[in-house]
Amino acid sequence: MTTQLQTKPVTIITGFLGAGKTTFLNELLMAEKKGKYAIIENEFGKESIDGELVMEISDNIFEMSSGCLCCNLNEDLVDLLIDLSKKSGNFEELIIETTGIADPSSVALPFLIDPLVSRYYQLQRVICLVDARNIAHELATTEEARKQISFSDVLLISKTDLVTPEELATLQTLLKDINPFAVILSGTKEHFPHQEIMAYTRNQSEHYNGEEQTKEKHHHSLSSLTLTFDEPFDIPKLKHTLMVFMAVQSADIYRVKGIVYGFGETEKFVLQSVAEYLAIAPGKPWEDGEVKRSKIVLIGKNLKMKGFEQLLSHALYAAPGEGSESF
Ligand SMILES: Nc1nc2c(ncn2[C@@H]2O[C@H](COP(=O)(O)OP(=O)(O)OP(=O)(O)O)[C@@H](O)[C@H]2O)c(=O)[nH]1
Repeated sequence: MTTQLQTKPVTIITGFLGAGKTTFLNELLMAEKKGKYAIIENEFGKESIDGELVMEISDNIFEMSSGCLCCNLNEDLVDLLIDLSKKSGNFEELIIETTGIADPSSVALPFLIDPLVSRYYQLQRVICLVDARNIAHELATTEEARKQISFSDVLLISKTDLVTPEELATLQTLLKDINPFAVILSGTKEHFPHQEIMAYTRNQSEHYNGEEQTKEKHHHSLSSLTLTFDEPFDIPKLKHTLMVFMAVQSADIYRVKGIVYGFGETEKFVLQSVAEYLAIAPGKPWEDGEVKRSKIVLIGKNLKMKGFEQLLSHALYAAPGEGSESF
């Protein structure tokens, strides 16, 4: 008899320097039963006393210093994940807290492309802590904060005690424009909505905050394009089109996410990009009477709406004999 290997759910916590990542994590650990989570913390700039890259600071809590998980420590992260999988009976879920300047897509990548890692783990959610008081300045002056917001599934606005309700509402609109697929929640260190956050799973979610129309939004050099299509896509063709595109232009794309209506399919397809990697997987079935429509959001630099509309239109389903092009 073969035993089915259970993958461990993984949560990545990101957010700019000082946004409240550790505070959120500590609150979560206090609210949950001891031993539920294994934790990997990446502290940038903190020297490890004995030069070790990975230190187990207490049971199942690991600290990786002397670098950043999204760059030079990425291979060490994979080694640690494999080591941890051997102790998989000791914990139920894994949480990774990144540094404040990390690109979370690089931290997420091993979970999606490394066959050994994805055998043991499944990336469930990426949470971004957003500092209510400082984020406007960080967005204006850094690239990292935007990448973190663009890539995350849940945006948790922290430090709401330090802003007015009007400032909070303005920030919520700004975040919705940057990443319309993210769930936006808010709280303070005393009241973070832990349960709601930890119940969210990125591959099942169809949450969409933006407008229904094809739209283009700009925030400095970053733009977010929302494209909607009523006609069904040819799923293999869409995958191919986007994969070729990502291979060429992934440096300017922070995130692609979509709910796709595929020709002849009874399920919605969920589209996710991570760095230059792209996944399209079936999600929940279309409900009876639900309007079948695709929504694809692209977030990145120098994106041109017209170009994307044309590019994606080529992947719409065409009946045999229809829409064939001659070169
Ligand atoms: N007023 C207020 N302060 C908060 C809140 N959440 C966190 N803080 C404070 O913000 C500071 C930074 O919090 P951390 O949890 O260390 O932030 P971090 O994102 O882990 O920081 P780095 O790891 O350095 O990037 C600490 O002094 C916290 O007490 C909040 O909701 N309200």
